[in-house]
Amino acid sequence: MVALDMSRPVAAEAESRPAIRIEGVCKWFGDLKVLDTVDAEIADCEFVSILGPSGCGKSTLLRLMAGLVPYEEGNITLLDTPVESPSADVGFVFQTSNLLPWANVRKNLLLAAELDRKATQPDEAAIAAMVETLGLTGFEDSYPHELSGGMRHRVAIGQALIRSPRVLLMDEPFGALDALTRDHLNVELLKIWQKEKKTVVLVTHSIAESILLSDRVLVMSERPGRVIRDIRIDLPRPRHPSETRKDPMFGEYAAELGRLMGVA
Ligand SMILES: Nc1ncnc2c1ncn2[C@@H]1O[C@H](COP(=O)(O)OP(=O)(O)OP(=O)(O)O)[C@@H](O)[C@H]1O
Repeated sequence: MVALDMSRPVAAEAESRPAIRIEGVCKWFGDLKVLDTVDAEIADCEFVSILGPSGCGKSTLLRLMAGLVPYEEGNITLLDTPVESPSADVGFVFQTSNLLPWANVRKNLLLAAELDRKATQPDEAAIAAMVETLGLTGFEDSYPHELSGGMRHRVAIGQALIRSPRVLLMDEPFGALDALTRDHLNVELLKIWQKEKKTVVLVTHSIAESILLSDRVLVMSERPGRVIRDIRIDLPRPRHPSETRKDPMFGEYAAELGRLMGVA
């Protein structure tokens, strides 16, 4: 039996300056209270997943961090600046990839960059480098309907990364994919994270995915959502699905998270 340090308090002090600080955030949609006094800190370059029951407010919390949705109470700061509107420092990856069907991979990446008028626009070399990072070399001229589901998701991640955001917020980006493709994209995502040194916050329903990818997993309660546990994942890196799942600690984390989620 491996002894896990599960006693970490919520919003424990991060090792370095937090990239994102969430303090006492409450959110209502009309009369529906969705978030209740959410506290969390996410350090620079940390990979944090958010797990919680369906409808507990995970996506809402992510949208709040991105400045896409206003909140009524509390404070969210991103790189020490209060979040009031969308910022060029944040890239957002949605549940479904919204690629432009009439544009090839290169053009989809370019157009995503152009949405941010303040940023330096990428040249051909920068686009080629991003295509390589995404593992899509040879598919620059392909249109979305010519790509697999996993490839489309990779382009969507590239659209978020091309503007060089400091923080990448991902809302269940791989939920609709089969298990093998998901494993593959998890590995690609870890490579990108290690290469690009971003802060990543991932909303997921998958306990295994959260353990495989994260430095920490924040577990939310039923709606109105609060962060009820903050679990540090002390598995060695680099991680790979088939190897990391064999680690006895992986099973320990999965059991603890399953218990918290009411599925074990
Ligand atoms: N724009 C909105 N207007 C009104 N209610 C909303 C809006 N967005 C979300 N909600 C409600 O807020 C609650 C939380 O939704 P949210 O999508 O954040 O949950 P979630 O934890 O991400 O859910 P799931 O895991 O099922 O994706 C739900 O009850 C949802 O109906």
